[in-house]
Amino acid sequence: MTRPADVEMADHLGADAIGINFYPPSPRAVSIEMAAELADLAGAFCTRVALFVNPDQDEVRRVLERVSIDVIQFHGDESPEFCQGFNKPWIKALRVRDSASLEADLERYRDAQTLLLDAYKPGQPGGTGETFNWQLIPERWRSSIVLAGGLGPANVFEAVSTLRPLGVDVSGGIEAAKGEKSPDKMTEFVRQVRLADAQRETA
Ligand SMILES: O=C(O)c1ccccc1N[C@@H]1O[C@H](COP(=O)(O)O)[C@@H](O)[C@H]1O
Repeated sequence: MTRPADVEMADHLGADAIGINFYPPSPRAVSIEMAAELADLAGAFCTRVALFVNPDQDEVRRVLERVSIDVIQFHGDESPEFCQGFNKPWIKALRVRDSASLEADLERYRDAQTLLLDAYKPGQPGGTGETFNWQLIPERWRSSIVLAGGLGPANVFEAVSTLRPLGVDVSGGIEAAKGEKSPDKMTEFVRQVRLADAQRETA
């Protein structure tokens, strides 16, 4: 999220979480002042996630001092020990290349509160807008991961119906322009997730 109106919309739609991006090269990165404003707008039941890519410790601490953050999402090559060092719940994003490296990463980061699986694209740590082969996700992990990577209103129903993940994370797929969410796409995304969930409950 980069704009107050987008946070209000996400909250209104019942999103479980909003992401605030602290990776400067991203078109979605925000200043610390804007981050504080966005975090304060999220409702009581909306988790505020701070996204970093290979930050140094001071950078993370500066953000945590000034912005109301509930969970940290590490989207780079941070070690489990580094992720553990902030006295906050953390999500580790794993970029899926193949079964062997995914299995190794799932084991390596098993102390994360949540693991998020995203597409692998060389040179781009995330926000690629690309999907990956969901069949690579081991069955036993499917219900406990957050699925990301190229999700949008057109494929999230299939993703939720097929994998039954703990959650889904979307960035580019609900944008009108880089960094600006589309209210219509957000609404349709949430509707599709709810449809898939309703189907699960009646199955
Ligand atoms: O969104 C970004 O610009 C970004 C930059 C660097 C790391 C992660 C980033 N976003 C996260 O990437 C995934 C997938 O995004 P998309 O839906 O494929 O656009 C998601 O977790 C974003 O929060």
